[in-house]
Amino acid sequence: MELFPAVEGQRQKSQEKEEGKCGHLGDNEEMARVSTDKKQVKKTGLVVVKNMKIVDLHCSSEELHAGKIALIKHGSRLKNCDLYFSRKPCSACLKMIVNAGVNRISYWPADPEISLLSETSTSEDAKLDAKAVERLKSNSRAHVCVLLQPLVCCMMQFVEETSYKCDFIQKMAKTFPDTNIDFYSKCRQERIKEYELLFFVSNEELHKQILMTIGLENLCENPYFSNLRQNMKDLILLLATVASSVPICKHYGFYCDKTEQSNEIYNQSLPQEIARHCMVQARLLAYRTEDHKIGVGAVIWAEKKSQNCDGTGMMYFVGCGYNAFPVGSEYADFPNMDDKQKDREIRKFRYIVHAEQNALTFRCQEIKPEEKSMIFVTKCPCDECVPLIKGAGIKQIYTGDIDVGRKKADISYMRFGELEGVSKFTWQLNPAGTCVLERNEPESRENGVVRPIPPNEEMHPHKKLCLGNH
Ligand SMILES: Nc1ccn([C@@H]2O[C@H](COP(=O)(O)OP(=O)(O)OP(=O)(O)O)[C@@H](O)[C@H]2O)c(=O)n1
Repeated sequence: MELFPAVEGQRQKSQEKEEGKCGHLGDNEEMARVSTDKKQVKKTGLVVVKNMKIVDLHCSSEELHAGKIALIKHGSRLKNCDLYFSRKPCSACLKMIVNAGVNRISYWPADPEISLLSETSTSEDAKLDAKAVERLKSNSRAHVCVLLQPLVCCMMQFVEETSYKCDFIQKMAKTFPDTNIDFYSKCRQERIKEYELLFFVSNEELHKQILMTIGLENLCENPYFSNLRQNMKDLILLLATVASSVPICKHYGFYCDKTEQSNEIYNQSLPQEIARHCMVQARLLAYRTEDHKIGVGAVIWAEKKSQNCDGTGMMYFVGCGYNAFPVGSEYADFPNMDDKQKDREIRKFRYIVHAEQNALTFRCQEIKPEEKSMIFVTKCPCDECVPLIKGAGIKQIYTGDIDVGRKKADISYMRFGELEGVSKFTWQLNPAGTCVLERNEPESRENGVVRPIPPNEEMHPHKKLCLGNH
């Protein structure tokens, strides 16, 4: 998966394509993409995992591939790590990460980092690189593989239901009770198109050729080939579905409430697209929950004062977590009932560790007081977590506010509203109005670096919304 939306150009291209071709690019379209893509750096995302814990998220920059960035950042600490790439890494990356002693390298079986979907003049080099990768692979201790399994039964249905019912969609439905715009479905169609363009090779022959060249000839025969493509499509659909739970809508986003503070705080806020992207990461994590009823995910990022070598711009990953019982506990070790259960002893709340608490506990970077650190959490922080977030020195919270003010016996959401000293950006209608939002999305930016333009009085804060235009 691309980790940051530096793919804006590609998305625009996908949006420009005609409606009604959802999910399936024709051959001409694919060839057009191939030729327009020829000069672009292939964006690649990378997840670094150690002892089953995510320790970093990287993506390629203009100058460096994701694998090289990981090497620069972690050096020999990559030893025994598992690496998950959104494209098969090139030989230059592979030789270094193999040399660092990584344990396993998994990759997405479409176009590799040195693109094979390019013109003949460069494809000779791409083929040579693919051969070198195979040679490195066969001579290395690391296990290099495609990790792509069929989704478990009913997973898609579950993800669809929970995405559709999630707080962000519910909040929009409450805001616009009289409209029959289905934000979720509209956004989902757009995300499917976008992700198929990014992650899929729609032309079967081209895909087969790529698989042959990158050493996956075993997967070129049916039924393996059709199974592989189906698994890829299912996963793309799943990702698009989760992403649609935080829809891209011009008039909706993560904003601070108090208008008197908004100029100052607004200047500090992330561009909406980046905030949404981080929230989708948190939404994905929520599916790992051990709570039978509700999954919550949290991701912490921070911003350095200067540019990173990473494609994430100034932002770097600090930690992530989801709600679960204490590490090492077995199924049914702890009670898991909710507050509807009369007997308080068998309620889950005293045992389950919250998403924010796990993100803070298992973070892999310190939270530095001089840097802007931010937490993205899919459910409003409860009274137990609010002081922890503040105490840890986190400067910004991005979340939903559907639970704010809820008071239950064993979990309450009263303190978030009163929290001071931490900027709160909740999922809501842009309080400043349409014009501001249009300016809030800069035309070009490099991952989190360019600031949105702050609102000012000259704009028309009460301009009527144009709901169809999102
Ligand atoms: N910021 C938060 C808020 C809650 N949780 C987790 O969310 C679950 C509790 O959710 P809540 O909706 O408050 O309680 P339920 O009883 O599950 O649901 P409800 O009362 O809404 O029916 C717990 O696992 C808790 O750890 C969390 O991880 N982080």
